[in-house]
Amino acid sequence: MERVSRVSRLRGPGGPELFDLPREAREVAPGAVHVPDWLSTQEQAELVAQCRGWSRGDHRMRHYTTSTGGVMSVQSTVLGRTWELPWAPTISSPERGAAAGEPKSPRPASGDRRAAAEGSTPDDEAAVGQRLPEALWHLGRRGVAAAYGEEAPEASSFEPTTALVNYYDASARMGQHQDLDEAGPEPIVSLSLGDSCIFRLGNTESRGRPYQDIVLRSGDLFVFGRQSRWAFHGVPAIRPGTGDPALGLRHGGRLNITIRSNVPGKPGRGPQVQRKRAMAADATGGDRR
Ligand SMILES: O=C(O)CCC(=O)C(=O)O
Ligand SMILES: [Fe+2]
Repeated sequence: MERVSRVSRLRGPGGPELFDLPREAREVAPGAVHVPDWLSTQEQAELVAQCRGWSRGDHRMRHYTTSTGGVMSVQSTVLGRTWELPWAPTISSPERGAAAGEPKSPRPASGDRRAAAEGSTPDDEAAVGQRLPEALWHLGRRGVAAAYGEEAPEASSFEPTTALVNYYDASARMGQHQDLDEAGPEPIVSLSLGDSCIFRLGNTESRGRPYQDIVLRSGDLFVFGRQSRWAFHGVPAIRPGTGDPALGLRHGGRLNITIRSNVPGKPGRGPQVQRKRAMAADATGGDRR
C-alpha cells in the first residue's frame, strides 16, 4: 500500500473548517484501505457532472425497496452490468422500485432519451446500455492500485463491470449490510463526493460490534477486498453542509460510487442477499438498506 500523507481541505457546516488536518492512507482492517483526498477537486467536479449525465432516463436515481418492502432513504442507480437478482434494477424493467418511491422525474420516452443524450459524451451513451462508463473502469483499476499497490495481483486482475451510484441527502442512511450481490472475491472500490459521512466498517460475522467508524470526505477512496470483502458496513450518518459547493452538487448531499466486478454466470449469493437485506431492513425500521 502506498503511504501518502496529504493535507485535507476540510469544510464544516457553512464553510471551511479552521484547521488543515493531515490524513494518511491507512489499512484500517486487513484488506480495507482508506486513501484520503485521492481525487483532486477538479476530478471530483468532473465526476459529479458525469454522474449527472449517466443517471438519466432508465438510469435515473430512485429509492429502491428492500426485500421486505421498506423504502431506502438513499437514492441509487446502477451503471454497467446489472445483477440478476430480484431487488436489482434492470434496464428492461425500469419501473422496478418505482412503487417504493416516486421517481424524481418522469421516465422519458425513448425518443426523449435520445434528446436528453444530446450534448452528452460517449460515456453517457455507454451508461444507457449495460456497459460501464470507461472513466469508471479506469477509476476502479487505479483505485485498487492506489490502495493495494501497483504490484498487487488485484491491480491487474480487477475487471470492473458495474457501478452503483448512491445519493444521500442530509437525512439518508444505509444500514449495516454485506455486499453479497457479486460472487467475489474482487474488491469493492468506493469513491465519496460532496458531504462527508460516517462509514461504519464492521466484521464479517454480524452487523454488530466490533466495528469502527471512519469519516469519509469528498475525494476519498475506500477499497475493501481480501479479508474485508465480506465485512458488514453501512453509513449511519451524513454531515450535511460539509461538501464543497464548487463540486456542483446543487442540493448538497453526498454521492457515493462503488465500482464492482459482477461476473456473468457467477451470480452473487442470492438467497443470502435476500435474507441479509431483510435483516438489515428489519433492524433499522425498514427504510434503509
Ligand atoms: O455509501 C457508501 O459509502 C457505501 C455504499 C454501500 O455500501 C453500497 O452501496 O453497498
Ligand atoms: Fe455496500
